[in-house]
Amino acid sequence: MKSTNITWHDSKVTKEARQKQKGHKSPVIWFTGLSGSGKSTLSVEVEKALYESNIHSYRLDGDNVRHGLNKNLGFSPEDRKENIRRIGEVANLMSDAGLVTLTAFISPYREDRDEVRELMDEKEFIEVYVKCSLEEAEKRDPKGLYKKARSGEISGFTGIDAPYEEPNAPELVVETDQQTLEESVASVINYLRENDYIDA
Ligand SMILES: Nc1ncnc2c1ncn2[C@@H]1O[C@H](COP(=O)(O)OS(=O)(=O)O)[C@@H](OP(=O)(O)O)[C@H]1O
Ligand SMILES: Nc1ncnc2c1ncn2[C@@H]1O[C@H](COP(=O)(O)OP(=O)(O)O)[C@@H](O)[C@H]1O
Repeated sequence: MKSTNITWHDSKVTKEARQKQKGHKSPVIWFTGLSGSGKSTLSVEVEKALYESNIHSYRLDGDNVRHGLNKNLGFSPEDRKENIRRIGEVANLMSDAGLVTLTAFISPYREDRDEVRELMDEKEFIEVYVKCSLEEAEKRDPKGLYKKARSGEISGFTGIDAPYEEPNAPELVVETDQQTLEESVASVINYLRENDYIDA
């Protein structure tokens, strides 16, 4: 921590008051999984479904955030750690502001994800493991990146020559190589309903 002589100022409007005003809770839904597992596709559809139910939500996506806030970061383990730390802080602010916040980052290291969990209020961090075999993700290869990684054009690619650490106890697992997109979306929305984050 480099900053010193700083003081926290409380707001008169609490997170609970914001949630009450909006009529729903404001968890962070943290999608994690391999490139090509379906994080972006799924989070876009969940965001749309929430919007159509008048639930205020916002999505933070790896590729998008790396165009702006995190454009000075690459894919070394240190940079990925800093990427996830910043996103965790931003997601926590959005959650505090009363938004259902969806994040779609590979977030390959368990320790980095757990640090974000620690930032949040209990029950406000929903880790969703977007589970998909490497074989299927590589077959999909939506951006042609696995091909580049296999040919050596990209190094340090998750799943090929960089690690992905599966969550030990995620709140939810969606198996996108076993389910349709519609089924995966429904399982996220049902989780939110069954656990009283949004109205049934
Ligand atoms: N070396 C390497 N490894 C993994 N991914 C790579 C790499 N280089 C570029 N890309 C592209 O960057 C997207 C992943 O960014 P993230 O911010 O989600 O990564 S991380 O959480 O910091 O690991 C990832 O997006 P998704 O495919 O949507 O996961 C890729 O498009
Ligand atoms: N159940 C599913 N959930 C999400 N995506 C799926 C599913 N089944 C197939 N797909 C396809 O898999 C690909 C996932 O790509 P993308 O969402 O960019 O992954 P990621 O963001 O994890 O890199 C898309 O082409 C999507 O249509």
